[in-house]
Amino acid sequence: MKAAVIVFPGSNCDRDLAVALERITGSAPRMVWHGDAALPDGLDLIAVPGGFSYGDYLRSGHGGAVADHARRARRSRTRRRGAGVCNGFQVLTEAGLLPGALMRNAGLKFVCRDVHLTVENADTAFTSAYVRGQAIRIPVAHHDGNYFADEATLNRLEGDGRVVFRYRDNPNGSQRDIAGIINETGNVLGLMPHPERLCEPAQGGSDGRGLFESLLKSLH
Ligand SMILES: NC(=O)CC[C@H](N)C(=O)O
Repeated sequence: MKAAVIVFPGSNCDRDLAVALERITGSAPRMVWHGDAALPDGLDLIAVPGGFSYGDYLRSGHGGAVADHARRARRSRTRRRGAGVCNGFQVLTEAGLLPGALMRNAGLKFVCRDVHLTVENADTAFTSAYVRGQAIRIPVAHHDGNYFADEATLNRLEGDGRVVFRYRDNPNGSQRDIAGIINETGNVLGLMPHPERLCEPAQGGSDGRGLFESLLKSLH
């Protein structure tokens, strides 16, 4: 798999994402500084890591969303896949690649702990290694993870099977317990929890592996 991880000033999960991608898919991703002239050709995946792009000033993810590569990815009409984790999800919503917004956590506190999720749709490029209804444990670490969208958007997401992961123990007040969604064409995923942080026993669990295994499967 040919993947690129886009790095912004303030990204702090870029290396974790790269290590997970390399160990699970067998190929090291290209680390692409957001301002570099061009994205490599023939990418299968553009991954947007967690962190505090541009210090989370203005709104979380906004700085990353207006940076060069997000704009270029938005214009691109290729079938390549995009995945944003945590701040990456915030960047994708701010860039208009995914609907809704990530607001301040309902408890107004940074939440850093493992949460339990249900895999709501296992028929996507990002989840086929899981089973529908499967319970998985994945860590969260954010202060702006409270997913918000208007009722019509939420109903559309639910109706189209685009709510891919749902919290069993909602840590942030997200509407309808939404933890992860895909876009209309199913090639862009955003999720708040960090699957790259729980991919092997040394990290305390491996429930995050399925996401990377699914991506690899989706390319064959
Ligand atoms: N771990 C992260 O990506 C943090 C996300 C984001 N900057 C927040 O705190 O909401």
